[in-house]
Amino acid sequence: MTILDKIIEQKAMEVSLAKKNIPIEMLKDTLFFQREGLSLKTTVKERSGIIAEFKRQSPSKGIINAKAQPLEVATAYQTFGASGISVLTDFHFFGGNIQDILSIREHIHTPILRKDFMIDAYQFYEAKAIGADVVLLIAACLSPLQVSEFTDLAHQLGLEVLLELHTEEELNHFNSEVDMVGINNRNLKDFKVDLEHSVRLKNALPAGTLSVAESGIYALEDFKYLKKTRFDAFLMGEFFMKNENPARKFEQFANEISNL
Ligand SMILES: O=C(O)c1ccccc1NCC(=O)[C@H](O)[C@H](O)COP(=O)(O)O
Repeated sequence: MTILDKIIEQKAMEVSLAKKNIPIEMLKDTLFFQREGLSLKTTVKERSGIIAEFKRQSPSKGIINAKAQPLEVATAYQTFGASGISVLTDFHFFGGNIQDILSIREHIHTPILRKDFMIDAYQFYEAKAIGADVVLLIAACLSPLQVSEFTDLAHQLGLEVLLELHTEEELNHFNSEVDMVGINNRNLKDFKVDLEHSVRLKNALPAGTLSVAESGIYALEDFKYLKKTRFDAFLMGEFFMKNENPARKFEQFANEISNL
């Protein structure tokens, strides 16, 4: 069983419990009061292109930063030009929580990506109800039909969709309705990270697709290299979060790239 299989098994249990605690009809009743979604598609073009992540721990690295506070970090990400703020809401493997989004949403006017393992329609209503603007669909956990159906549902709810691919075979999960395609440099089965991976697969995407290089961007040189290969956006977590002060680290990095 791979780590991804374990994550999905755990997630299925959590979703079925969440449905009992807060029935979907109750979630739907709150949607009327939610703000209109913010567009990551727009902000990746207007700002740095960085989708900066709040990430406490991960299966590949263990604890990354147990002390950081979501609001302090998200505020710095926003102030210094992040195009989007990714928040891991998975508890079991990443130490996140939907509370992390609830605690920032009133203060943040930058698109918020709910980073989780989306396998059930219930999670899309939940994402909207907690104030997310974008959801991640991971091809490795879904069929092409599920990607298409979940994309429709997300759009009906005013959420944008970032589809994550890792292999060439997963290109059959692409459909022109998704808003952006992320290529994960990290193999979710064995955790190997290789930036060349995203560069190779990007060339196979249809022209005009908004592309996001994901994971393993650990240095200014990595960022410059991926920017040169014309990625529109860059999903970065550990590089900021492993610092004792992720807010300050992001500010420094934003200054460095502003001179490029
Ligand atoms: O990060 C992991 O170890 C991981 C393991 C299994 C599934 C997903 C995983 N990460 C989720 C992510 O997509 C990353 O947090 C994101 O791309 C940022 O990556 P990084 O900059 O390398 O922290």
